[in-house]
Amino acid sequence: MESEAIQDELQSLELEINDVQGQISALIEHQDRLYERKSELKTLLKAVSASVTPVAPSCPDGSSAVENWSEPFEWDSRADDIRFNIFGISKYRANQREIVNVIMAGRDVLVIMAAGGGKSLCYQLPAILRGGTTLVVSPLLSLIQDQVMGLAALGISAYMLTSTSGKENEKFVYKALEKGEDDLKILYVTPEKVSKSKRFMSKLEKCHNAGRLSLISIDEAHCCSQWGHDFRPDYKNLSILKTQFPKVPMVALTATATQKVQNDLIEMLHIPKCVKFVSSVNRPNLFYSVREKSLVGKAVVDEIAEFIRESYSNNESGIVYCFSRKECEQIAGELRERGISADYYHAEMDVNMREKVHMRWSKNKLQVIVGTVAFGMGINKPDVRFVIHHSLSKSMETYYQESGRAGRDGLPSECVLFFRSGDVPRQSSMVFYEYSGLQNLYDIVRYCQSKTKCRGSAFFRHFGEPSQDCNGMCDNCALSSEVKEVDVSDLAKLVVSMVQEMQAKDQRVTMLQLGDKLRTKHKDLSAELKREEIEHLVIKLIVDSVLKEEFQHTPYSTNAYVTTGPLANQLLQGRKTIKTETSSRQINKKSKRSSSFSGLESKLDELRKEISAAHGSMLPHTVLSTQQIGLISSQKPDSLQELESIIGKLKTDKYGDKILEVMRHDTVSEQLVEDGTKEDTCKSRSSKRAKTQKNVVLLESSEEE
Ligand SMILES: Nc1ncnc2c1ncn2[C@@H]1O[C@H](COP(=O)(O)OP(=O)(O)OP(=O)(O)O)[C@@H](O)[C@H]1O
Ligand SMILES: [Mg+2]
Repeated sequence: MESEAIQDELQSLELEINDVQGQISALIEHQDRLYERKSELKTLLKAVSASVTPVAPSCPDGSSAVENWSEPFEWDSRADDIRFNIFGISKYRANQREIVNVIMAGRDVLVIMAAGGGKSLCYQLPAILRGGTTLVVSPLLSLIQDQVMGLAALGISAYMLTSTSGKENEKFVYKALEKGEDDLKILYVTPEKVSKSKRFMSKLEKCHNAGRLSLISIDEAHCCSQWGHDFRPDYKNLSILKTQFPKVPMVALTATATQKVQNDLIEMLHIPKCVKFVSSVNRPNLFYSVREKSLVGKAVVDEIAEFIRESYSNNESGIVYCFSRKECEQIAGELRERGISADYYHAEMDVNMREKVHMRWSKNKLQVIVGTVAFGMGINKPDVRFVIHHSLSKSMETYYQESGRAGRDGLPSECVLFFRSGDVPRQSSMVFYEYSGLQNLYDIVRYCQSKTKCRGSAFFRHFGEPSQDCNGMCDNCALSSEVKEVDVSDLAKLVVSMVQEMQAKDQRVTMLQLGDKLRTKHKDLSAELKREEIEHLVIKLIVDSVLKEEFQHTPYSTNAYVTTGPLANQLLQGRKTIKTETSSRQINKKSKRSSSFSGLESKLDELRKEISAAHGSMLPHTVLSTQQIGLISSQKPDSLQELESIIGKLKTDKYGDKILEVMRHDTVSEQLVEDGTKEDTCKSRSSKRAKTQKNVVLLESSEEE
């Protein structure tokens, strides 16, 4: 054999080996994903069969008992009284009553409940019911402040020990813990207090020894696990609480926890025998949609401003999430130029400034916060009506959390994501070094690119839950449109060949350059294909492993380049087809998915703002929740007694007179309007009559003539 022929064969073998290796790694990746899904499904199956067959745990005397936490308990009527007359909550939501019962029975509990599901009530109610002091560990100062303020407004003796609480406060709390003389129902601390302050732990021990430590609650418990998204090293040391106080019931609560995080939590907190309550991740009041994001920045802001003006003209609160600090500032400014009351929030701002913006928004004096992901865990506002993502999140999990800040009060709210393929490389160059970072990003890209799959089912799948119908609460299910699948394999081959050619010449290419080169080389295409269509295809090829992203650091940034992926040859050899979806969907810009205030509701909203302003630190929703406003205005109570049956005793005692005054005023003005209308109608009738008579007269006179 001649050397040239040998070289040729060698080269083609080399290529074939590369191809096979590519396929092997793609298959291995696929296999990993299948294994992961298999383990999720197995866990799911266990959970499903466990919920069908009641667990029979061992009792201390060795007998076994079926746990039914929904049955009547001796504390039921006292619990109902506190729920309604102190918290003003007319009925329990799913799992709340059962969780209260488990805690009252002295057992440990792990609660996984979606954002806004009502986790706080699950430990605050037993805290009052059990007597003694409840310790709550919470990760953020702002969360703690909100909770303490809210409880104080309900007349519950709640305190906090944090780096900012003053000496006097600390003295009071320590004395209350040690001597039990003063009333201290709920004490909030940050995890640092538990892990770093020996003084605090010794006082807590005294409280416990005197039999006054009644419950320990770990809020945002996912922070304990390094697999949880907000991992906090100090949370790791919380295991000391169960070791020191083994008989005190512990409740750990979080909004989202995968199976891995759940197991980790149980182990880290030393609560192996805990009763677990896992609620669905479903948020039935949230409407999810994805909109195509224009290449022109101003057009995107126009669309956002129009959306807010059209659907939320009553100053309803919202959040716009942006990718970068600079973008936040710019978009907040541009929204203001368009008449929207907006301000920005990001990590590089001065703490006081940030706090001020947050406070204005919490008090409904600012409609929209334009924030980076730094505007996160501390948000406790229940009446956020819309969350808009100006760029995509880095994973389904973060998107679920960020968008989930909408509608925590259970009322209809909207989550809109503006997607364009050009945003993907910006995110990928930030997440590529994280564990499964790219895989997680590509999952949310698939979510955005799909024009047919239910958005809700994407969340169920991600969190390993059986699928449920979203009841028309996403664009793909609700908005009728004609979606066509188009085979774009030929165009994809052109793209991949071009990448291959450049690679052969040792040239790197970004997605943007690739689009430009393709349009220059194939002039015939450039007339037909827009830049965003090519970008859409390139991203699809990346997500499908036909192309691949590679990263290179410069002193100022990390650049994402496009190279061939493991399935490139399959496509080039015609063993793989690529299809994209096109849709003729028209966004119904005027569609309104959340209710807005009626006349009376607006007046009650004004009233709660006035009371909140007069009390300084109290937030409007603590005075009256939006739900309570809705109930009052639909049931129109006209006595304190009737009002009490709607919002409970405490709020009626505090604000009842003012509420009834607003109601009376409203009835009077309604009456006036009605009378006015009647009068108008009469007037117009009589003037019509006069006109008619005039005509008649004229006619008559003409007849007479
Ligand atoms: N049973 C109920 N009926 C009506 N409203 C309720 C009920 N339980 C709680 N809420 C209200 O729902 C809102 C959210 O409750 P909460 O703050 O406890 O949610 P969460 O589960 O802790 O959410 P997150 O994960 O975001 O912290 C609050 O305004 C609360 O008053
Ligand atoms: Mg909470």
